[in-house]
Amino acid sequence: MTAAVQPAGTPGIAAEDVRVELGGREVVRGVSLEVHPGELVALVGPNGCGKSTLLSVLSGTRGPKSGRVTIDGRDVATTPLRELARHRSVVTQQNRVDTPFTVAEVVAMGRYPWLRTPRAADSPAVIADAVELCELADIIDRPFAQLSGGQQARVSLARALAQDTPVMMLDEPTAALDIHHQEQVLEILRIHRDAGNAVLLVVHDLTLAAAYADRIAVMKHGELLAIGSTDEVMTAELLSRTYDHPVEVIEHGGRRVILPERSSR
Ligand SMILES: Nc1ncnc2c1ncn2[C@@H]1O[C@H](COP(=O)(O)OP(=O)(O)OP(=O)(O)O)[C@@H](O)[C@H]1O
Repeated sequence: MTAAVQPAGTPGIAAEDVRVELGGREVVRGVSLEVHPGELVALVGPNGCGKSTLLSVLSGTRGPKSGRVTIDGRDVATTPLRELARHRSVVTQQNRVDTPFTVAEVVAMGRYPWLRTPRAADSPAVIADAVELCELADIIDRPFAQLSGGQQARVSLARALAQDTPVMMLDEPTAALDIHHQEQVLEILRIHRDAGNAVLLVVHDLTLAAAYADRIAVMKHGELLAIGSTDEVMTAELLSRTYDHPVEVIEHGGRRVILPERSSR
């Protein structure tokens, strides 16, 4: 087995024993994890296991019942929101709701945390890079609300890239995307990772996670069951136990492909 490399230094994201209670029920139960600069971590697990809730706490959107979260060394509980927004960007499913703005305006919103700072001067170049990476030139003047779900997802990613933060968190950024755009988004995240940023994404497609993530965190019933490299975590035994469904893991062209077992009818 190959152990995932653990870079030294201040983690991009660090969670210590995070617990979250919703509706009188503990839905995140003592999760500790770190995502380091230059690392892409995929968070996987069954529906309702607490992935989005955990992400909302890591991003500072929601406070935990107990535990501590730091972003780039800053405690999210005490860091003002605008400063936090200079250290982490977030792509949630809610980024895709109706807004009266055009694509260009939505992408430019990523620059708000940098207004009236020296880095405001970088905005045109940073926005241009994000638009090019996400292939938005053809739709740049269209109203955001009139785009398809897949197009909106790419615009939301471009907005987060324009924010130009060392930490990025994404909740199912590939959910509405076709195969080409799924690969495109993961390729963009890989480039972002290679530039030294910490990336955490929630994803349901286990084969996609295995192909792109440096490490994979597996949640079930609010707990972190495992965190490690693809070799360590993407095993038939662990995944079958996690999803309460028999899963087959096969090697294909040097990659790991995860398939649910099906009855042959
Ligand atoms: N506002 C809320 N009040 C009470 N319970 C909630 C609330 N929001 C979420 N939950 C519950 O918390 C648990 C975790 O939900 P969460 O959305 O974090 O799961 P998830 O792993 O992201 O699921 P999915 O893969 O379906 O998106 C679920 O049981 C859900 O029903």
